[in-house]
Amino acid sequence: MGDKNNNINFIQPAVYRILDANLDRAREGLRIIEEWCRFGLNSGQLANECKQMRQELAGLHSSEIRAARDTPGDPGTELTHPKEEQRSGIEQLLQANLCRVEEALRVIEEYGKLYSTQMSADVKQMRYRVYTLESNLLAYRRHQLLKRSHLYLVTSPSENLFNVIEAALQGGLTLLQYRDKTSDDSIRLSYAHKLRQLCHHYGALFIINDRVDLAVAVDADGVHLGQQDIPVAFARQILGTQRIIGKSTTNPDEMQRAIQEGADYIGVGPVYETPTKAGKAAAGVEYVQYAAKNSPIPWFAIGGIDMNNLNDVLKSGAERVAVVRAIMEAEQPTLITQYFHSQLTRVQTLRSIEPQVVQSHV
Ligand SMILES: Cc1ncc(COP(=O)(O)OP(=O)(O)O)c(N)n1
Ligand SMILES: Cc1ncsc1CCOP(=O)(O)O
Ligand SMILES: [Mg+2]
Repeated sequence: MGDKNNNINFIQPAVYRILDANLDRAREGLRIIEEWCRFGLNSGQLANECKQMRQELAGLHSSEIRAARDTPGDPGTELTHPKEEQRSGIEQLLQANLCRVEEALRVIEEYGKLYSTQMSADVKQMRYRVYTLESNLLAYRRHQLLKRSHLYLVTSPSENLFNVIEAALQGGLTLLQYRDKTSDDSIRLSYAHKLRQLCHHYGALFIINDRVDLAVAVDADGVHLGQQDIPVAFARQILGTQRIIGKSTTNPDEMQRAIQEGADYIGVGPVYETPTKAGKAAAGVEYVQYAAKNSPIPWFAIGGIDMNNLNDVLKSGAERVAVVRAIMEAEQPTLITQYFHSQLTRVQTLRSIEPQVVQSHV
């Protein structure tokens, strides 16, 4: 029973109805999120956290609160917003349900003060747990998507920047790095902002080259750092564990250091000399072979890779590649992206069947 004396005839039934509706709303929203954690992300830990909160809410949903339910007399059952009917993707669906849960908990917290101060305090704590769940969910999704990404497009300045990138995204690209060494920051900021939106619309990750500040400013999924950029540990302090940090490496020592520093992935190259990074010596396919044997984290062969030499890079043990010109300068970026994907999928399939004969069969 509630511990507050209110106008029993009028206020109490209304408060009970509000608590009833919002307890249901929060539990339903959590259930929707839980299903994705369980079946979409295969994360028992995240699914359990949702389940735990649902059960705690069920414990608060007392019979006197339930008894106040009056669905036929609720004018709100007919009210929907057109946006509730559309979800452009899983991202939006999860976001909408997280908001729904957070709002419902806030309502319970406030109206709960008129019913039970303990209930209100418990639900307040739960609201913070949902915020944590939200960031863990996002981080988990980012890292899963990184692991699933085998083609990485690094941009170069282009009059057709957005069209080319959209075409690549339509070809199935899931990882993009915005690399622009010459523009003013105002341009970089505005392009980065648009590119993040475009990538997220297609469910792809968006990484920024060199600049941790820009990554924070546009809420990018991460940053790519070179040997001359700030150390991974500093970037981590700013970006936290939720965001992805990549590091360029050209030799085994740099690779080991990047791994120790806590990079989420590494660039391995330049495999071949390339005008995109003029003057930088090639590390060669030997370094790709070394990475194939020694890198415990995702790594992308980069530098001079195109459709003609892709097979050699794959034969050297690569399963992930990063390219600039091969797609940025392609006449048909969608087709080239699809071609890269088909080859990368082919080697993954072969290696999953017979890992030990990897290099001779590609
Ligand atoms: C995936 C990937 N690998 C390597 C690089 C090169 O980074 P860096 O050495 O910092 O050189 P710039 O790209 O900044 O010129 C990269 N960008 N991406
Ligand atoms: C950014 C970078 N880092 C190492 S090689 C490289 C450029 C790769 O460009 P391309 O794919 O056009 O050779
Ligand atoms: Mg750099």
